[in-house]
Amino acid sequence: MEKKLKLGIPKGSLQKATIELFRRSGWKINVNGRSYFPEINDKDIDCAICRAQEMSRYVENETLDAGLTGKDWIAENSSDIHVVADLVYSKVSARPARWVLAVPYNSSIKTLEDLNGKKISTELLEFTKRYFAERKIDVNVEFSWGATEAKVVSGLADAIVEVTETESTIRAHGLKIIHELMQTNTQLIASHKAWANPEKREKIEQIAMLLKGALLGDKLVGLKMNVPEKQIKTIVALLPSLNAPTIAALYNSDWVSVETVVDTSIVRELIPDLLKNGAEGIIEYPLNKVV
Ligand SMILES: Nc1ncnc2c1ncn2[C@@H]1O[C@H](COP(=O)(O)OP(=O)(O)OP(=O)(O)O)[C@@H](O)[C@H]1O
Ligand SMILES: O=P(O)(O)OC[C@H]1O[C@H](OP(=O)(O)OP(=O)(O)O)[C@H](O)[C@@H]1O
Ligand SMILES: [Mg+2]
Repeated sequence: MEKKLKLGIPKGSLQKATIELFRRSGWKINVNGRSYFPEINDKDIDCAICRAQEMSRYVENETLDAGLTGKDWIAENSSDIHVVADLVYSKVSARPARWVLAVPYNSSIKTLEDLNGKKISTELLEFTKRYFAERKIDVNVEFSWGATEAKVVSGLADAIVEVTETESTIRAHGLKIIHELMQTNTQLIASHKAWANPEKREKIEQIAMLLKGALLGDKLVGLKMNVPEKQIKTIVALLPSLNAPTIAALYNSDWVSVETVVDTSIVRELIPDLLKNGAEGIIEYPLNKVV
């Protein structure tokens, strides 16, 4: 490539999961010491670590060509960027996170309308202001630098708008969720200029394809088994019909080998059913990528 792709890696909650996803996709990102410019084993990419909150602004103003950040912060900044791919992973899971409105368990606030004249504390200031203004609810939205759950416990605010993934922080503070404002997930974004540059776009598309492949590889497993020929119809009917399974003859035998890819979540129900219906020698194996 004539010019390297300037790629932003999010600092904070998404950093570890992002570097791990790149590793599984075939790129090693080496964060050494306090440097915000980690090494990457790709001569066409220059990496920079940048706060998730600020990423979309740096991509919009072309300081970075592309970057990974949450949909939430792109909305907060109202950034004019190109969304290349939704990559659904959070800090500890492969699920989206949610921005929710939470109040103390015994609060009299039950609906959004009950917030008229009340005070909300949040890090997602502009989005929250817009959200309530659109619904014509008159609230006082105050910026929080973090540890937001504590503010409603200590009476500094009547409610909070906060991000949650596992709900453990909300629960730990004796709060309850009364409304969900938005679901958010990580996105790969690019500046319009980088996206219009064929070389850069090709590199960004390569990154998107492999990151998506690695995420999908996490959700799926390979299954292989031997099946008596007379049972093959029953066994195939049990397999989810995402992809047609591969059926291969076994040498000198009236058994066949069946191979397929299935969702990890159904395996524990599926394997006993396959055994009951005559399958033998079932092996399950992980998949690095599914492209
Ligand atoms: N469990 C989670 N907790 C917080 N943010 C999460 C979580 N999972 C995913 N995210 C996403 O990570 C981004 C927030 O990361 P960011 O670095 O801006 O803040 P942070 O991790 O809260 O930083 P800090 O540790 O300084 O509070 C958002 O896009 C958010 O949606
Ligand atoms: O639903 P959970 O899985 O508990 O995760 C959500 C919590 O994690 C984040 O806090 P962070 O560690 O960023 O601290 P902060 O409040 O100081 O930003 C977020 O602000 C919530 O407090
Ligand atoms: Mg935080």
